Amino acid sequence: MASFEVRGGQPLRGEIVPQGAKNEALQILCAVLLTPEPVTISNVPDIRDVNKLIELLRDMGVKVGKLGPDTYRFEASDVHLDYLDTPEFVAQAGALRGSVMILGPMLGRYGRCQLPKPGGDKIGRRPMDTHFLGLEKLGGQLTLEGTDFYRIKADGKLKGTYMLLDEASVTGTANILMAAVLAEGTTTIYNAACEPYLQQLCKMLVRMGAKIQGIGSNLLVIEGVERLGGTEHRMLPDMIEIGSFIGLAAMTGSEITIKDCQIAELGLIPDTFRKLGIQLEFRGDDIYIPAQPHYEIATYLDGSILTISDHTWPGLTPDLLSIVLVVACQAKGTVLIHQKMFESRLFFVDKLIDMGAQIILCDPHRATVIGLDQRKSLHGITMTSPDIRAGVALLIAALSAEGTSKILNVEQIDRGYQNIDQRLNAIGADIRRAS
Ligand SMILES: CC(=O)N[C@H]1[C@@H](OP(=O)(O)OP(=O)(O)OC[C@H]2O[C@@H](n3ccc(=O)[nH]c3=O)[C@H](O)[C@@H]2O)O[C@H](CO)[C@@H](O)[C@@H]1O
Ligand SMILES: C=C(OP(=O)(O)O)C(=O)O
Repeated sequence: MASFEVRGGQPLRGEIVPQGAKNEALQILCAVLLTPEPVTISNVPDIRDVNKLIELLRDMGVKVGKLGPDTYRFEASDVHLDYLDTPEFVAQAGALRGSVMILGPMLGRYGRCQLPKPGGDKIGRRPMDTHFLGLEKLGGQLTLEGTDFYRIKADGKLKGTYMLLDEASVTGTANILMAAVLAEGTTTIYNAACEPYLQQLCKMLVRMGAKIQGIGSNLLVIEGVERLGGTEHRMLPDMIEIGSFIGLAAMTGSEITIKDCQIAELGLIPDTFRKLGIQLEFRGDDIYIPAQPHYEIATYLDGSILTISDHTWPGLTPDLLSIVLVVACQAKGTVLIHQKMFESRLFFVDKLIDMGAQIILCDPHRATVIGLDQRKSLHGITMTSPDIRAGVALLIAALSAEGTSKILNVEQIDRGYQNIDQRLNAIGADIRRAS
């Protein structure tokens, strides 16, 4: 188990470039299975989950060429369907959440796929029902083996239809969309998720020859085509990493410029941090955060306590709430953090409380944070990273704290943040990795 030893209390200073988006990468990589022609993808983040998915595709027979540090060429002209029956496949696919998105493309192109329950963060129930309800509507027949192995197949081509999703599931929408682009006739997906990850996937599919209307909305209309061709695609910067750096700058009193953020794609993220009193300046496409000794949480107009909660896009992504929560620990004022989607994502606040933060965990979904206004520093402790975003929230807390902290299980952080220790050390952090 790798760990970080973090000496905190030092402000950071400088410029940082966000990596390509993790959750977009996982969708885009699965989409290469839809065509026998070459697909070139750039700004691919060098992170554990993405590297594992690339390895899985390679083992499935996809030809993978690395053209540059963040650019790959994929060619799925000879996919080995038999590989899906091997224990190696089961182990690989079960090790990350993103593997779930091979279902749609494989069903659409080859008429069958199978998958163990996917991995990913243990942050509460993560049902797959929406994926299969949608794929079944297109003609897929699902067989369950126990509760954690799924087989889906179709007799002949999938058939387009109307569907109203029970939840706007991000990976579920991606799966159904990737199956529908090769189905016969028109598929309408209402209550579709529309995160930038999905918008990017739609744009890529259109470049490959798919016919999709309603991109960016919750109503997608897809007219199936016979085949898709190759394309080139560049990943957006990771909006969760950008949010994490904004939070890091505020909590450590650092002056940081986050480069090339594609600000127009960030939705409510900048304004959410502004509600915590954090000053942000847009300089072209960079976000400049000045060193701020204090920041004050806004109240509602009537003076009542602010709530920050997650929502499906264009609401605030749940993946940033742990960061918002940790940053509030050193703000002036009080905020209620309400994590609506996942029920096990807030338990990490126990560690922040051990470090000296003032937090009341009201129930598994809600925590009230009473900010310390930098009157008292957090102090370093030894802690374990429970999930990717809580892990980074703890890293931010450790960088702001007096003394030394040790964070165990940083493989969780490595799932989604590229060389985070080296990149933060380059702007003045003191993080030592031990493996
Ligand atoms: C690899 C990947 O892309 N992972 C992301 C993806 O996971 P993933 O696609 O697995 O998450 P889903 O969108 O399916 O659902 C997330 C959770 O929210 C619940 N839910 C979802 C929609 C809804 O309208 N109401 C509702 O309650 C679901 O039951 C589930 O518990 O989207 C999540 C929600 O943005 C993010 O946290 C994950 O980082
Ligand atoms: C929950 C997350 O990832 P995953 O879906 O891969 O577990 C995340 O990126 O915050």
